[in-house]
Amino acid sequence: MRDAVRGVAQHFPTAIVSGRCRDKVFSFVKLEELYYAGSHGMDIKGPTKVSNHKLSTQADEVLCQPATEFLPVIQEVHEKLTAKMESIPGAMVENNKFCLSVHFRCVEEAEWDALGRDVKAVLDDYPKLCLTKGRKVLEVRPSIEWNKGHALKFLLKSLGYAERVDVFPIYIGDDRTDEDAFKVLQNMGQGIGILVTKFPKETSASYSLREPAEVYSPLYMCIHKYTFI
Ligand SMILES: O=P(O)(O)OC[C@H]1O[C@H](O[C@H]2O[C@H](CO)[C@@H](O)[C@H](O)[C@H]2O)[C@H](O)[C@@H](O)[C@@H]1O
Repeated sequence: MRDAVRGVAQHFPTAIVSGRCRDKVFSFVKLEELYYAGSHGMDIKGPTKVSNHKLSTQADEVLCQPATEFLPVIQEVHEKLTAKMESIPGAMVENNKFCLSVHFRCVEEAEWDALGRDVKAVLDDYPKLCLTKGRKVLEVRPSIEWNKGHALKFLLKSLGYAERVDVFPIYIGDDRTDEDAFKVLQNMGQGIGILVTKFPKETSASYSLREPAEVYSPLYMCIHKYTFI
């Protein structure tokens, strides 16, 4: 998959948008020529390697961090949640820098309600944070108007593509939070969203694929169409 993404990035500006923290995503992907939007798009940085599509920024310059003021409070809540979750076997708190994930995939189902109540009890003292639910995970985020859709819009604008009708953005994702980005493309009436899902789901994406391995096809189509036109 890395080679395919590298191939796409040689021809088109390419970004990874994730709920995880940016550093962790980079440690998985290890491609310096990409844009990375971690923390559900609240931490965006451009390529660190010379690429055809790099914006004219200083090396290592962060492009967008709309939730910087929340860093101390997220840190504080991370400590409180980590302490609270110690009594629940299998619970895990992941620090995603501008947001936190409380994973309960490995927690006994009988404990899920209690875990939810404990997380909510901690958040009662932090009205500027909100709680969302993902796949066996509760996510704590700053209550700001910013999600993966905003990150996508930010990237398109920064690249000078916002008003262009000859640009065709493609966004691929498998998470509920990717719907915000699919909606952006749907509202723009431009480009396509591709949802990766084993089961039929309501979605704002235009297409779906059943599993991550199928993502190779659209990526190679991008590379080869570009090469052979
Ligand atoms: O935005 P994404 O890159 O799609 O990330 C969404 C969440 O991914 C991770 O959680 C997912 O994988 C876990 C196993 O590694 C699994 O237990 C969980 O159910 C999945 O949602 C990540 O740990 C979360 O922080 C991300 O929000």
